[in-house]
Amino acid sequence: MSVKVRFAPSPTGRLHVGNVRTALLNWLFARNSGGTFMLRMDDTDLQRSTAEFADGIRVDLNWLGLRWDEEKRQSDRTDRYAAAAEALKAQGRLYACYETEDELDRKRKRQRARGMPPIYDRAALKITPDEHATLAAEGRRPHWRFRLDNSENGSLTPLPTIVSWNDLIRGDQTVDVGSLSDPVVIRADGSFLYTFTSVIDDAEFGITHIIRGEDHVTNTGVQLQLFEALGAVPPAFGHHSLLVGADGAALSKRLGALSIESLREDGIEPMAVSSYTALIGTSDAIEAVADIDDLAARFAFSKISTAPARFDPEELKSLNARLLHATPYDDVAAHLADLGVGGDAAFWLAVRGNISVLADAAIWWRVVADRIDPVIEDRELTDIAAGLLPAEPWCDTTWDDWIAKVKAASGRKGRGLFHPLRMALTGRNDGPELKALLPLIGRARAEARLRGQQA
Ligand SMILES: Nc1ncnc2c1ncn2[C@@H]1O[C@H](COP(=O)(O)OP(=O)(O)OP(=O)(O)O)[C@@H](O)[C@H]1O
Repeated sequence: MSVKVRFAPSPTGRLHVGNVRTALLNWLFARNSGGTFMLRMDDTDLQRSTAEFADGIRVDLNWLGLRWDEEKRQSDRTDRYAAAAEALKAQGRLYACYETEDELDRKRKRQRARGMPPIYDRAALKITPDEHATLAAEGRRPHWRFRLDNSENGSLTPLPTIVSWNDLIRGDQTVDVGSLSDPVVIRADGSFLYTFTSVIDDAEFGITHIIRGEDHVTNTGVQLQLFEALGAVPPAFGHHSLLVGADGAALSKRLGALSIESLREDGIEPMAVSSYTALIGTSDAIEAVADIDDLAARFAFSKISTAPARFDPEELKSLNARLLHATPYDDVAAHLADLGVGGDAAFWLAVRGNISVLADAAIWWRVVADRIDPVIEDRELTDIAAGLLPAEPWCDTTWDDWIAKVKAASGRKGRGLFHPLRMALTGRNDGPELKALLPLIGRARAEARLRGQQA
């Protein structure tokens, strides 16, 4: 059976690094096993879902190079959910309830006061057909709960009932569905809830592996019972730990966590985001990987840790810099042109080790190709250096020959030699090797700068 996975975000905000970790683990696993990757927009929450956020999710996944083989939208599938609901109603697994939020709140408070767990008491199962008819005649609209299989011989009292599965990441897992309320799966306004729609989709789309955050572990206990009630074979499950922020709280769209959009605007490269989110929280070291297939080749469930992984923006920035330092010219040529950088491969090789984001290359392009204000710290030295500049064309030995002559003529050495030359030639305290910059600056401009002229 070939692998089919899905990434199922709710289009209620922009993707953050935590969401991307989930998307990527699914994508890498599919890639690694020759499987299919589905994008599923979980847009049943009509109040919070928007087409703009769905577009934003597609833009972010595309930017990361995570193409999907199929896309589905839950809002297109209400007929399927309604049909599944009818089948479960016929089996007595969905039942109508009429309590208001306030009533449910009061019930829970009473249970807590008596030292009991706040589990729904299934009072609605005691409503007689006549009472149902009266409620319907009054125009009361029910919400519907899924009756968990956790009691014996028709009794309404839940008993400890262990649902278990062998998690691809966490190993043997158990959820006691005897300690849970029967979940509401259809709201009074007729809209369907995630626990329910997700199972119907996973069953009908033939999802073979569900890889998602551990925020869904308890859901899995309930969902395994839903698969069974629907007569579907459940997929395998793998729950990874959540990415947490500096405060230790899980990143979430609701909390406006660091978005992929903002990282892109800050100049972080897609492969830096992918390397970071694929390798964080695994037994592999976090390193800059340039090719996504290389990340796919490294994927293994056994490497994914169960401990929460802390997102560190500084580590991502440093990974981004390391990625750029090793990037060949051909991979950035088009982007450099977009940034107005006219430099060729020699320029790129000269500056790439000194940039943190690609846009920094434009700073060095201005230094070699535009006017700057030179800073003269040691006029005697820079005048000597200007006078000794050899005629062009320059070759590989020009720099060493020139420096040897300047050193001998000026008596300067070390920092006393190089720092004033750097300040005059670039106007900056530090930067790429002067040896590589000088030929890019060219003789005329170098001489003018060494003489303190704006050039
Ligand atoms: N902090 C996180 N770390 C890793 N995965 C996460 C994190 N938060 C959510 N996910 C995963 O992202 C997927 C999409 O989830 P969802 O769209 O509900 O995101 P969310 O950030 O939790 O949003 P919301 O705050 O709107 O609930 C799920 O599989 C979920 O497990």
